[in-house]
Amino acid sequence: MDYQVVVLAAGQGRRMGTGGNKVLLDLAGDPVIIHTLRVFETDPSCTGIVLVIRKDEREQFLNLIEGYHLKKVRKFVEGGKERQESVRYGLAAIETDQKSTVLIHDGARPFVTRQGITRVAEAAAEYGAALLAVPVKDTIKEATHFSVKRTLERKSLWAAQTPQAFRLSVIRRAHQESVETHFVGTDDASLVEQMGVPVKIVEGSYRNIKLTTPEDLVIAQIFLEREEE
Ligand SMILES: Nc1ccn([C@@H]2O[C@H](COP(=O)(O)OP(=O)(O)OP(=O)(O)O)[C@@H](O)[C@H]2O)c(=O)n1
Ligand SMILES: C[C@](O)(CO)[C@H](O)COP(=O)(O)O
Repeated sequence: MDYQVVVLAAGQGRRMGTGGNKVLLDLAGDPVIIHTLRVFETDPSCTGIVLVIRKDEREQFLNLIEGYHLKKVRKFVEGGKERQESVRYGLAAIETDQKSTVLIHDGARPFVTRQGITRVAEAAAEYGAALLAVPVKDTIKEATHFSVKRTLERKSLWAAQTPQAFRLSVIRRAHQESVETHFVGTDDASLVEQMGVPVKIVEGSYRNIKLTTPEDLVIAQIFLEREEE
């Protein structure tokens, strides 16, 4: 199942607390974003990568992509203030037909696997919309002002990951409608859900973590050390 992918790398990395873009941090000798891009670069089903970056980091990313000889990074697109905007700008740069499959992936998730990518791409081709997710391990509470309002039934809860995969026409319409309705979601599947379009869950891996806070970098280092053993 061929696909194109929008890889998101235009964040500020505030929760990481290093004062810069966390996808440019070194991880076992290579920047986080290179670990992520390599998975798509080496996947024969990936026909092109749109990389969404910050304007002030364009030179840095251009040099990185050239230096690591990543040939599938076809376009560099300037991101927006929010993740959702960055996705919309990335989607606008996709030039395949409306029936094609497009994946949207956080550049801060370097441990995505080809198996997960293939499965979520196939699910999107069949159903129109799909995402990788893992069953929640903790009990989740809903609270306001630190007072518990309710405990959510854990057996029906999934932690959403990326890639999230869509028929291009579906996700483009979802983003267009979110602009018209001013709906802001924390992932792309939620925009499609807003349209009442069913979204399929594909069970992913707990290793597909999003590097968000400093602890995640420690975990990432351990993952890579174990791969070398
Ligand atoms: N305006 C934005 C915000 C986020 N992202 C990207 O979306 C992914 C997930 O976002 P997140 O983990 O929130 O990254 P940051 O926004 O950088 O982190 P923070 O919220 O801590 O600043 C990251 O790869 C990030 O680079 C993006 O392309 N454009
Ligand atoms: C898209 C996502 O990775 C799914 O879990 C997550 O919602 C991104 O959240 P962030 O705050 O933009 O990192």
